[in-house]
Amino acid sequence: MKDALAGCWQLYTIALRTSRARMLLSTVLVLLEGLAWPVLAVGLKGGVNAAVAHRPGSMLGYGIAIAVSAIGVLLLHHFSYVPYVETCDLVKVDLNAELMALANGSARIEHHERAEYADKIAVLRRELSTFDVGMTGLLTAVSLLVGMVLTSILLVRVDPWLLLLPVAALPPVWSGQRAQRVIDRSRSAAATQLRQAEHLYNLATTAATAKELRVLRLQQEVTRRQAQQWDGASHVLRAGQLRATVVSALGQLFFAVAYVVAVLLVLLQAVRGHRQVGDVVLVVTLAAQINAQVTTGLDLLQKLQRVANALNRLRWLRELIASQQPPPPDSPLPTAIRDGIELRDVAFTYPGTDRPILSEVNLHFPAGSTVAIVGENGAGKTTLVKLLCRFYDVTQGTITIDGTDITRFPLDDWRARIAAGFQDFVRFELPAQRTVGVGDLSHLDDEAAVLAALERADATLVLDRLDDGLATQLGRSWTDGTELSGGQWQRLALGRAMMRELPMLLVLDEPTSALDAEAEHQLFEQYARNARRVGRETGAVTVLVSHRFSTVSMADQILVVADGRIAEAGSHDDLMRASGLYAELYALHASAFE
Ligand SMILES: Nc1ncnc2c1ncn2[C@@H]1O[C@H](COP(=O)(O)OP(=O)(O)OP(=O)(O)O)[C@@H](O)[C@H]1O
Repeated sequence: MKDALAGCWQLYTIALRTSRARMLLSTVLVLLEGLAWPVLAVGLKGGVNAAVAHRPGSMLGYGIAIAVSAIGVLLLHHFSYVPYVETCDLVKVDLNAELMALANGSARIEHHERAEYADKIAVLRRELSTFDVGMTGLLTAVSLLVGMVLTSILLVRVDPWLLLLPVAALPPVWSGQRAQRVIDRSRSAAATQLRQAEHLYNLATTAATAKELRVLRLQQEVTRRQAQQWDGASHVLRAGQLRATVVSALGQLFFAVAYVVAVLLVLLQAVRGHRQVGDVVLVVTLAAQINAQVTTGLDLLQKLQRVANALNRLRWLRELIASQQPPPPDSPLPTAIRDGIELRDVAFTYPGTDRPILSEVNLHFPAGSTVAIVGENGAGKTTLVKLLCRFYDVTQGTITIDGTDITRFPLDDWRARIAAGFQDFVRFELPAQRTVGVGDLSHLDDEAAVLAALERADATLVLDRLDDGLATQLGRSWTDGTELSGGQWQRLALGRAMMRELPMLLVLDEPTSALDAEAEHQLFEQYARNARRVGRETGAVTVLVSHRFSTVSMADQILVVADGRIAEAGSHDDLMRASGLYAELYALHASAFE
């Protein structure tokens, strides 16, 4: 109840902030709506008594009151609806914008990689899309409250015992709340399965997955599993709904008994001549109204509880994002790296897990050098890159630039000096100019800058295939959009990574997996030249993650990561002479291509 009321108030203030005039107009109209029903009941009582006493003059006055209040009962709801529907839309836009801002509000990516967050976001996205239900509930609550107060006053005036009637409405309220908690628990319990069902549904209905699904003949399996997850989730939701219905029906049964007793009481008094006929009409009308009020109230509480839960989730998200804010920086980022980047006794465990992914990492990347990282799948290569980009901070040890801990630099400044190409790059379906240009927003529409970046990424060839050059809309889903091959998309993504001309850290995390070995080799030679040029100006360190040893061997320093540790580090020649793991892997790789 406290939650529902707090949520109610929070929602009202959000709505007022969003559109004060519309919200105030709606509030006035629903207050009048709340008055209309009790006034109608009083009018009916007066009218019936006047009719029984043959007082035509009074009857006319009561008739007018009955007509006006009946019109109010029927129409005010609709009139109040118009401004608050508009407000609902505005509030929804605002809350969705906040959700998007929060999802991107942290410079870290931890929240994107946590199941708890993913579940909460999935529920929130659904709930926010039905937020107008809560807004409707909010205004109905105002009208209901006014109606209930007036109804209680009128009942007390007939017989104080009748005040027990609204009191009898409390058990249904309590049971309604319990029912909502049951539903909410089942919603949380089904969230993971629903998300999986949604994921499988997307797999089965999007173009990107069509080829692989067909070749692997997975269509039926995906459909079967989607149905299985969906059934599982629906079963949990249905069971919750059933339990909730039983709980709330028990409460309503209690009220139904009280209603019958109240009507019988007044009827008995009227039969004995202690009450007028009008009193019976008044009580029957008001009792029916209480019944409607209780039913609406129950429904309302569930809606408001739902709003409160959604707002609680939003608050949880706000707090999570706030907790991820990096410590305030206290040192400006140098304009260039002079000595190098050093990792000292670095260890890292992903938040929410207890298995260390990296331990005892001690490395020095000299300014201007190129570093290649190799190792088996899951060895920890990408994790090392994530730490260098500060998507996460180390659990132990330090990463320093020229001796200063990177956590002391403003995170945004550090990110602005990183040029990165990732394996799971984004296919921005925009005109080609912008697909590349978003790599540096200040040069989004700068054609010369985009062409230079494509040149650095050895990606100008892609433009030859585009009918309108940089103006070509990319992506099949757009009218006249041109679809690219995986390698072409990847080359444009590399061009995007090259938009920043003077990075201090150039990260290439398997960004060339869609290119053939020779193309990757050429590309890396080009990078190495570019890196040396940039390195002379900014001391930039280039970090390359690759499984291709022909590419890796060109790096100044090669790191072999195994079981979360640096098993070997050195130049190609050093490592070959050492005849260790690298030499073994290199020989294996070479023989595979003979
Ligand atoms: N967000 C995460 N939360 C928990 N564990 C994670 C997370 N991301 C990665 N891991 C785990 O960390 C380990 C190292 O993953 P990482 O992506 O660094 O490997 P990798 O060497 O880059 O592998 P690959 O060559 O396959 O890309 C893996 O065991 C992986 O399961």
